[in-house]
Amino acid sequence: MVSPIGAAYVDSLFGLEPPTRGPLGDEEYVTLCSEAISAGTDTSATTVEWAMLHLVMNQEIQEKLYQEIIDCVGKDGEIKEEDAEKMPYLEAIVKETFRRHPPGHFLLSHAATKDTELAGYTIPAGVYVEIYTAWITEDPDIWSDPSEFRPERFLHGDGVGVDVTGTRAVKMLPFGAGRRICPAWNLGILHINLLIAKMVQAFKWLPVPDAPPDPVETYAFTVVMKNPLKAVILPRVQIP
Ligand code: HEM
Repeated sequence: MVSPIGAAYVDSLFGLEPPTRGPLGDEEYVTLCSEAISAGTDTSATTVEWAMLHLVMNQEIQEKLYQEIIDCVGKDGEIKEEDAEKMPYLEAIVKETFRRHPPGHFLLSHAATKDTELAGYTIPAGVYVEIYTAWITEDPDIWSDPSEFRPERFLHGDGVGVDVTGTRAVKMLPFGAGRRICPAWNLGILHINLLIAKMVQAFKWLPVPDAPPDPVETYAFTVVMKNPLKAVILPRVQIP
């Protein structure tokens, strides 16, 4: 899809004139655009791949999601943004994916601008603070059976009421929290929801015979599958 003239992200930068200085320069346009691309593509793609791994390995979860999709839009209906918002099981699957596989195990480096007290620690001005997000979601004092992939926990379990932005309580931090939270967290979730819903509406995803998906992780820009996901995909129209 092509944006109408004037509606692209880069167009919104052309009109910017921060109060203390003039318009942005060419290098800043390039940096801001490449930052949005690099921060937004790997993170979302990794999340979709991990979610699909669990849907391939757990056919029951996939069928439950498929039922939710066809109850909402039918077998051939187009899934739009407002439909994805009416699918609580899809939301639970995506949240459980962020909990079990936060795309970045660390947030970006943060530094205190002045001497600060944080959770009983003194952070001197200028010192970097690194936040290991996976530690929070692996903690058995916060999550029951943390290594288990169980979307239902967000419908009636220890995930009820937990949000991904850490505003109510910090039980997961896939996008960070507070002032420097990912500025596109809701766009990222929307893309992931729509992609997964469309992929499951159109195809049934099955393990490759004798070669089930391998959930081993490795560190790249995000935490990815060491052996990329392979699956057999059957068009749903061919399934009686
Ligand atoms: C699954 C999707 C995504 C995840 C998990 C994610 C995660 C994150 C995290 C953890 C941070 C650092 C927050 C911190 O250090 O406190 C961040 C920052 C950022 N993200 Fe995302 N992100 C996602 C999608 C996107 C998308 C779609 C875009 C742009 C279109 C984007 C643009 C950015 C930018 C520009 C920053 C830096 C913000 C700053 O410097 O204050 N992200 N993201």
